[in-house]
Amino acid sequence: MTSIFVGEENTIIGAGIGGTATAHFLRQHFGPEVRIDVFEKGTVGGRLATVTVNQQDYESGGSIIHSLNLHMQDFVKQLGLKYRKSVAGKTAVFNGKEFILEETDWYLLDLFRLWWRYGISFIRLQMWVEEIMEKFMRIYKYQAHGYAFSSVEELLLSLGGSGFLNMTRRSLSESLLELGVSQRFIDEVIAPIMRVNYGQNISIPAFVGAVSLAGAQANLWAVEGGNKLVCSGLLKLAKANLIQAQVITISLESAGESYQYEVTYTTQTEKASDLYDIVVVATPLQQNVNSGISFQGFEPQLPEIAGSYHQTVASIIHGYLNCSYFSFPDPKLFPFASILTTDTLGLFFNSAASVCPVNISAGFRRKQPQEAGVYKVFSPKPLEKHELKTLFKSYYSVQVTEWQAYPHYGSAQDLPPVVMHDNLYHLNGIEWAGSAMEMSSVAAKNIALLAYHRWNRQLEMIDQKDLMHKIKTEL
Ligand SMILES: Cc1cc2nc3c(=O)[nH]c(=O)nc-3n(C[C@H](O)[C@H](O)[C@H](O)COP(=O)(O)OP(=O)(O)OC[C@H]3O[C@@H](n4cnc5c(N)ncnc54)[C@H](O)[C@@H]3O)c2cc1C
Ligand SMILES: CC(C)=CCC/C(C)=C/CC/C(C)=C/CSC[C@H](N)C(=O)O
Repeated sequence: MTSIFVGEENTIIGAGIGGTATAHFLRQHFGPEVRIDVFEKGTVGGRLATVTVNQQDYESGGSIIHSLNLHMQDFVKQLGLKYRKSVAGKTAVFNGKEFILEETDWYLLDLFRLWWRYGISFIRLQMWVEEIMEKFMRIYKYQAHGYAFSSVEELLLSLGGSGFLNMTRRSLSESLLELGVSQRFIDEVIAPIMRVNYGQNISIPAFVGAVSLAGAQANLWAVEGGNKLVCSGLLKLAKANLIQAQVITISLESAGESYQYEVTYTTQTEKASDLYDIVVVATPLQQNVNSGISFQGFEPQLPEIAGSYHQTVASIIHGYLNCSYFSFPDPKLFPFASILTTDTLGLFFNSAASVCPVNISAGFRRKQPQEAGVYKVFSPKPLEKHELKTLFKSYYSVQVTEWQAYPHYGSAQDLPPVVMHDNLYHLNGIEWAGSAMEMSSVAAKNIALLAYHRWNRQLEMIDQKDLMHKIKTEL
């Protein structure tokens, strides 16, 4: 059979996990003949990146993956990469003066302490997250059956009904209080988790709150060698052309009844442009992220994308932790690998954790605080010298990455559109429901399916209702 797609040209702007996964899924759906160009102005991987300390690499951006993140799991398998399990380490919560919660070596003792301090809040929370994860997992079935959604709202509705959609509109604290979780538990456990994962507080929407809580469960992993290997691997697997250039304009070029998108870009040496049938923008378009892309020739003009991204600074520090600051004068007795913090006025860091390199050899062990180790500190602003001196007795190196990390979440925000124009799509709207590697991967698969069905006028595969039932009755 002759492919009807010969001559069709797709382009993706951004080679993070979202863009490279889109290239992979477009190739799966549109077949071997189409041309797929991926533009990247920085480095492949985007917010998946590493920094080198003492000849070892450490994740400075997206680092952990949930065991039920099936797209990420599938990429790793297809690319022949290896899993790297998190190395266990104890966590404590610091309120600026003292530790208010300390993990011990004894699981039963920890359970008892939780129950003593917070009643059954932690069981309620566990059940809530499990239920949300179970519903979220429906996406894999829908996508395996080829169904696509024209908006993030439609996708969420199909997974968890209006309950899911409402979770993007009301705050986490409100939802948890309604569930019967105590205010004390919210302040002392939930808030620290939101601070380490999204650098924000408990007024973030409940849906992203649940994603963040899933990211605090025990069953987490990463990619041996660095998570960004998935991005370079997917580009190769997709046989996509990587163009190292910054896209500056996307304009609509009409020719009679039909039209294409003209993408203009600058490389280090030249300015050039190319025409495409389908364009996927796989980078945030909010003003403070500075993609540098302008849209021209659209009538009416494309609406401005609202909102802004939240700055999180990741400092990778090689040095000696100042255990005295945490009231442990003898570092040999300091048992914690991760320090989370409560939402306390004036506290200058969100979290500090001893980190493992992306290549863990068989005999790897975490450094004890009396030895020089590598730590990751998340903070809202770059750490001042006196702040570094507070957290570390001394240090050899500090590497700072200032991320426009994830959406700055408010609770009454509309989710940005997926379809910007007939064959022009935007991937990163999904981050406003929740920002994680798997969320970008789910959005990538959805856009590949959506683009395919819209191109082929298979509208019955888009925004179908009652999919659980439909799938059960499909052969
Ligand atoms: C510090 C930090 C920690 C995180 N931790 C986790 C975690 O543990 N687990 C998890 O699941 N998620 C985590 N995340 C979130 C996760 O990293 C992101 O959700 C995900 O990587 C987003 O991928 P993306 O491809 O959608 O966007 P990006 O990775 O931002 O990719 C967009 C790409 O587009 C390129 N680009 C932009 N404009 C242009 C242009 N005009 N022309 C050409 N190229 C352009 C950019 O250079 C970039 O490479 C973390 C994020 C940060 C910042
Ligand atoms: C998408 C679903 C259902 C689950 C994803 C859960 C997950 C892995 C969430 C992580 C979210 C996130 C932005 C974490 C940032 S910090 C990560 C880590 N603590 C670090 O120190 O780097």
